[in-house]
Parts: sequence; structure tokens; C-alpha cells
Amino acid sequence: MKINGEPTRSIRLHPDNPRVVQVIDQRQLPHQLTWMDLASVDEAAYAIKDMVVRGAPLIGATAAMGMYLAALDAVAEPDFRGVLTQAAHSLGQTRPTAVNLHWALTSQMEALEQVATASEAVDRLRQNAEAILTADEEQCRQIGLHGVQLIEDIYARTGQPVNILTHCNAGWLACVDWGTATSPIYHAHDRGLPVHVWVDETRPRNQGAKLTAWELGQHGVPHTVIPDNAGGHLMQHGLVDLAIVGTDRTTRQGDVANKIGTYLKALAAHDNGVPFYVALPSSTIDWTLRDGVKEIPIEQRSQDEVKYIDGLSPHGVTSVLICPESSPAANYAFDVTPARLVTGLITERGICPASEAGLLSLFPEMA
Ligand SMILES: CSC[C@H]1O[C@H](OP(=O)(O)O)[C@H](O)[C@@H]1O
Repeated sequence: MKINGEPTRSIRLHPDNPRVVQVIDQRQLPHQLTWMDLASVDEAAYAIKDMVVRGAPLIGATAAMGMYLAALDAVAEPDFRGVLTQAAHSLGQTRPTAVNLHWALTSQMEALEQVATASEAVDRLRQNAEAILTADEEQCRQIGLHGVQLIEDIYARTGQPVNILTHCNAGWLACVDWGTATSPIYHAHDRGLPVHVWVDETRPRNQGAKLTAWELGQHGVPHTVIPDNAGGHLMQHGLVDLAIVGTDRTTRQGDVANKIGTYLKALAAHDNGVPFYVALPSSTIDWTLRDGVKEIPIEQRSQDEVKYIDGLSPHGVTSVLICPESSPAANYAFDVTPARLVTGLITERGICPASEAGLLSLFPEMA
């Protein structure tokens, strides 16, 4: 999407040095727009682990580029395949829930099987990484083209601005471009449909307040940041027409892992008859799993992400303790929303029910 009017992707090869990958350091937003240079697989792994980059599709894209960086270093190694296998392993250990990470690494390892030499590996892994970035951008654009119909239908019925609630950041910052949950919103806004977005702040890392609010503001989309706990009240009072969220891993029966708190929003939506949609590219579907609550690994992150909160003070970005230092904190990064609470899945191939039959109707090759 655009930053200061300039079309921008969240990840790119350095414009002056194709041996370096550049990513937006999302830890610094919304107060500072900083590009971080990644020049090795270790730096790519760090960027994923420390959430310099985050969001399932962008995690996959960064891992794919990380394998290209590893290939650059492996050219001088006698056992370049061994080096690259180790690189895939270290990238795969960074974060457990987003399945795009494993999908992208598998794609790069399959690309590696097609080459005979280390120098061929550099070219092939770069080509495949760039293809993954381009495919993600197009898939997210297509998600928007399908999902915008939901917004148009509501506006046609009410004639009023359409109020959409979203959780965390499933925007273009979570992807290469367009986003998943935000793509229908951007398409609607660009078509002149009146939309307004309720932006869940999304504790503890506040990806909504920091990232979704920033990117919507950059695009001129009306929005209001709300505490995570306000969504149910808004739904009870008819102030939410539609909820759209992203996902980090969706099972073949339509169970959805997403940022912690998504399940509670889905329960409130179900109780108030608010349509609850999940937007995802097919790279986020884990066809090997069925029962998401039982089978999807849920990342637990540092308790300090709960105990401390950062923000902009007159002295710059400051982190402050918000509870007794002696109090332990639990930090589950995701939860799983059962398919029965999901109205539909918005994919690059169209919208389907959150069920195995629904997904197979769009992806019959996965039967
Ligand atoms: C389009 S995937 C976005 C997805 O990723 C976020 O998690 P995190 O910021 O920890 O990577 C959140 O679950 C979003 O819905």
C-alpha cells in the first residue's frame, strides 16, 4: 500500500544491494518508520522471532528471503545443501503457530532440489522467494476483490456507513501488500463506499492500536481504536455490521487460529448475530490438521510483553511496568476459534463456509 503516497511493500530487496533484504521494523511503528537491513539467515530469523516482522504471510515471505540470504552465504561451502537444510531448520524454530512459515520453507527446499550447484541455488531461491512475495500480494488483492462484496451488500441494504470490527493487524503490514482482513476494506474505500473500522487495540503487543490504526490512517480509512473489551458492547448496540479478522493457521475443517482474543470476539458476534468472517490466503490453510483447538500449536511469548507497555513520551519511546514486578504473567499469543463460530472464509479463490466441504469446493485438488 502507499506510505506518503508511495506504493510500498513491507519487504523488498535493498534497492542498491540485492544481497540485502529490507523489512519495515514494525516494533517502531506508529511513531517511527524504520527499514531494517537483513544480510544473513540469522538476521532474518531474529526479525521473525523478535517480531520486527509479523503476520503469517509476512513471516513466510521473510523466511523465504532468509533462505535466499542463506544461499548467498552457502556458495563458499562444500556442503551447501547441508548449510541450507540447517538454515531452514533455524528459521522453522522461530515461531510455531503461523503455518506460512513452514509452507514457505518447504517451497524453498523443494526449489533447492531442482538445482545442482550452490550458485544455481542462489538464483533459484531468490527467484522462488520473489515469486512467493508476488503471489502473496496478488492473493491478498484477490481476497479483497471477493470480500468487498460483503461490504457492498451491507451498504446496499442499509445505505449507511458500514462499521467493520477487526482484531490485531491482518493488514498489509502482516503481508507483502493489501493485507487479508484489510484488503476488502481498502477495496471498499477505494470504490468510495463509506466504511468505518473499529480497531481492537489487541493486547499485549497492541498490533491493532499501533499497526492497523497507522496503516488505515495512511490510506485515509476512517477508524476508531477501541479497547479489546469494547467489541461485545458495540455489537450489542448494533454498532458493528461485520467482523473480519485474519488467521495464522486454519485447519481443513475451518477452525481458525488467530491473535489471542479472536475467539472472544467470535463468541460475541455469534451471540449478537454479527457476521464473522476470516480472510486468508491458501498458504495459511493447514490441510494436515482438523481439530484446531487440539492440534494447532499456540505460541507462548515472554511475560514481559504483558507486564510492560511501550509508547511515545516527551523523552521518546518508553516502556513502563504496568503491574507489580513480582506478579507473574501468562502470554498466550493466539487462540483458536471453532469453525461453528465462523460465518465464512474469504480466500483468493472466493468465499466459502468454514468447513471441509466449503474449503474443498474452492480447493478441490486438496481432497
Ligand atoms: C494476515 S496474518 C495476521 C495475523 O498475524 C498476527 O499475529 P502476530 O502479529 O503475532 O504475527 C495476528 O494473529 C493476525 O491476525
